[in-house]
Amino acid sequence: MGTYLVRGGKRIEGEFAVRGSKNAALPILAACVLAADEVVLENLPQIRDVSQTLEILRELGCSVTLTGRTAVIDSREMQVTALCGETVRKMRSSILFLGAMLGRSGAGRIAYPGGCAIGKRPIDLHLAAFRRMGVSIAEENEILDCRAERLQGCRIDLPFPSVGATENILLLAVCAEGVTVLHNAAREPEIVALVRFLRAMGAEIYGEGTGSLLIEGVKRLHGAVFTIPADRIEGGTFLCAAAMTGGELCLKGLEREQLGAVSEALRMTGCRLFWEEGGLLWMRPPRRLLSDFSIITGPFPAFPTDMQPLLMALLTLAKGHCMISETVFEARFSQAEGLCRMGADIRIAGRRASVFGVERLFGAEVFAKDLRCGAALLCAALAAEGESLVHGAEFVERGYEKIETALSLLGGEIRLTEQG
Ligand SMILES: CC(=O)N[C@H]1[C@@H](OP(=O)(O)OP(=O)(O)OC[C@H]2O[C@@H](n3ccc(=O)[nH]c3=O)[C@H](O)[C@@H]2O)O[C@H](CO)[C@@H](O)[C@@H]1O
Ligand SMILES: C=C(OP(=O)(O)O)C(=O)O
Repeated sequence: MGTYLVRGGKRIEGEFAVRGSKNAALPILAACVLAADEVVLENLPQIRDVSQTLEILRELGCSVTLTGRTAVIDSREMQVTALCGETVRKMRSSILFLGAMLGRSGAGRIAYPGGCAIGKRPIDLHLAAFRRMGVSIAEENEILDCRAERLQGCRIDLPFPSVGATENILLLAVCAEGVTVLHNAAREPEIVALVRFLRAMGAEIYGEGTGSLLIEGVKRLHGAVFTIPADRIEGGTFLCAAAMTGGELCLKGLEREQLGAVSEALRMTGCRLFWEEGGLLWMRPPRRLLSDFSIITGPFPAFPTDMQPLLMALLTLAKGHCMISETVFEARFSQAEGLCRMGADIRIAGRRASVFGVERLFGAEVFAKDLRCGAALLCAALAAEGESLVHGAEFVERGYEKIETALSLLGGEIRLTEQG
């Protein structure tokens, strides 16, 4: 088990070029299965979830050549339409290969997806939409066996704007006969990225970034060259680390709209944010962070659930009280235990957490239980007095590229060890 050794008290400051987005890269990699020629993806983040997704593509028989951050993916020789091994069970986004396999060949067998333990995370919305589009689904021993004689475009109303269901529907609808109209679609920037990629491959899609998507099925999708956009959650994580340690940070690569609710929350804590031409964001924290507001997570453009653990870490040091309501996942406060071990005052009642700011945190031995929990504990450890051990680096590595190196370059004292 990998463990981060952190000596707190150093400012995180300087310039940071945000890497490619995990949640944009993963659906785009699944979509490569639909291309009739080679796809070139640039700016892929070097993270565990991307390596595992490339592994899935290889399992399917695609040719994958990775050089640094650029992957060349050729699915012309792909024959397999079954994914029942361990790799798919490790990641939530593996379920997107079901839509991709069905879109490509009208058949797909897949094990239930895994991913961070932050709630039940069913896939009922994905499957209900597939059925409406003509897919028959059988299930045995936790394996889904799906088939479609004919994929038919239709009207779909999602009861909740699920990111994954919207992506899966897109992957199927671009290959279906006729028009699909999706209401209450997710509006996240990662959906916009997927739509832009599919369009670069020849798909006909309208309305990305709004709650209604119109998709006209096409006969063939060709290859494309595409650059993965910057990761708004990685950017937000580094802003929190800097704000908590009193450092000024300049982020490169994000767009203002991607960070909307996160910038607002940081402003409420007293941080000053300035955008410059060319996607530069400057952040200057106050002497003492402030609280006394409430945050409710929700689908974009509301405050992103993936940033909630990070904001909670930041608020432990803010003067005042903040109520955080987590409306997206049922069990996403796992970071609170470790933060409290460091001296934070957090009280949880169901899906609400009250954070009462303290003057300082103290180094402690803590455990990352999931990806963002791990990142939140690292931020707290960087701001704490003394030394911390943060166990569970493998969770953090799912979604952050060499975070210890990036934070060290910005002034943090942090290294990764193998001690358990
Ligand atoms: C790889 C990826 O992009 N992951 C992101 C994606 O996850 P993911 O696509 O899993 O998130 P969803 O938007 O689908 O899930 C949101 C909520 O809807 C529920 N739900 C979802 C589908 C379904 O069929 N039935 C159902 O009940 C989930 O249990 C959850 O409570 O969006 C989440 C919400 O922004 C982010 O936290 C994840 O980082
Ligand atoms: C929950 C997350 O990821 P996943 O959906 O891949 O588990 C996340 O990125 O915070």
